[in-house]
Amino acid sequence: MGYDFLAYDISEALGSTLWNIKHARNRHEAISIIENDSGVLTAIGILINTNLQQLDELQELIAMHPEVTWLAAVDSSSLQVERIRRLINQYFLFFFKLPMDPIKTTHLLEAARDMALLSSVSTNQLRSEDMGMVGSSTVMQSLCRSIYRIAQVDAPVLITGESGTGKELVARAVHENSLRRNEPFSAINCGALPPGLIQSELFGHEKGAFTGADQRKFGIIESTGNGTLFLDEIGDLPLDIQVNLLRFLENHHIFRLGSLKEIKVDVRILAATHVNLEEAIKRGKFREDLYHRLNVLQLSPPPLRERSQDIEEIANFVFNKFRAEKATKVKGFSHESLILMRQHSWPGNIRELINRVRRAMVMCDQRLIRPEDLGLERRQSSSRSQVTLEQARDLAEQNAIKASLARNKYQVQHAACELDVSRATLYRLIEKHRIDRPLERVAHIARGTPS
Ligand SMILES: Nc1ncnc2c1ncn2[C@@H]1O[C@H](COP(=O)(O)OP(=O)(O)OP(=O)(O)O)[C@@H](O)[C@H]1O
Repeated sequence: MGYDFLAYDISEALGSTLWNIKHARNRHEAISIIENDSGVLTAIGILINTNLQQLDELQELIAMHPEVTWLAAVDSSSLQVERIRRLINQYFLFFFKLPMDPIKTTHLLEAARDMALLSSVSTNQLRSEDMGMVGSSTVMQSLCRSIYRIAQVDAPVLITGESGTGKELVARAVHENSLRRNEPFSAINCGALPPGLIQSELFGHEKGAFTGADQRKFGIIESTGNGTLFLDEIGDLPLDIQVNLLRFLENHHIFRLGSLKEIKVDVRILAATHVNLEEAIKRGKFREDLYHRLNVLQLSPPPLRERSQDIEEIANFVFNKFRAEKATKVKGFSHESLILMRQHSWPGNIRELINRVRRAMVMCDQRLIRPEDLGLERRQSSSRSQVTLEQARDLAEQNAIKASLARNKYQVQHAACELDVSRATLYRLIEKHRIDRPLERVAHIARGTPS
């Protein structure tokens, strides 16, 4: 699934791999391979002693085939050439310096192939409910598109986000939309396991491997078989287990504790964390090589406060779900509750919303749920000190945008100019603050077309 262009044999560098490597000695051969072999997703352009004409030809070839993900291989002297540096910046996903390091090259090639697969997947018809998730905000739609694309490939995924934002739900959605959907989905919380047991829980053990191991045990990696394994709170994994996990991700086999027998396993790993792994690397708590191996693809469910448009939809979803489980005379939320829910900062995200709605349905003795049933207090006008600086900034931002839009007759471009922000930023802020617009504008913005 790759070929090199101009004078360098990459098969030697890659050794015995599963890559189907084709060589093109010139532009003509390169075009013929790309156009006649529909499997070409990744190509390596070799840039050594490349003359201007060859660079022009390469640039033209790349421009003609945007479906191919391009990598560059360069020697140090070529990297000094301004034109080559510009070409790499503009057209190549990344580059490696010659001579190629086989392990690094294989990782980069895998990542490039996955990127090419992702961009070839059509996601036009996707809806969040197809993913088992509620929320129709722009950020949720974009998250669902990413989930769908990422589900089509096999690389590890790192899911980051605050607690309660739905990281496990995202992992399940990746599994359910993948070819592995009929295989097991397993989840394990690395932070909840006693350190002495993690090795055996993940990799299994043989009878007699340690005191108390009176029979063989399959670890969760092995028992997940060809399915998907979700490693929650990966940042809590002890360093020695991180080494074993990295080894598994590199060569797809494991050893049960107390055995030297290699067991081949084809499980896809999804990992989640709410801690900053880059910080953990700096503190020596997380291995950098494992981080790069896991971080090939990323998904980040946003905090609820950044998609306040979804709050009412999720609250109603939760309300209807509980109502179906238990009869209640409560009919829904009061207008004031909805307003306060939108203003609340939701530090516990969707989990907090679910708990507050559940509690309110038990506590409420009226037809409609009031703010006090949800444990959300009305803000007294006298208690100004209760408004946080962030809320005050938000309000000022919202008022400035509303005023500018009104002054500019909802011409987003003009308002953006007046407010000295880009149009994309203004669209994001309009979305964030749920600023009402005339109906035709709403449709316009939802399509993301310029005003
Ligand atoms: N978009 C959504 N629509 C409906 N329910 C959701 C959505 N996202 C999350 N939830 C629900 O919110 C709760 C918390 O989600 P989840 O456990 O996936 O969060 P998390 O980010 O993994 O949390 P933690 O970091 O604490 O493990 C679950 O009950 C989940 O079903």
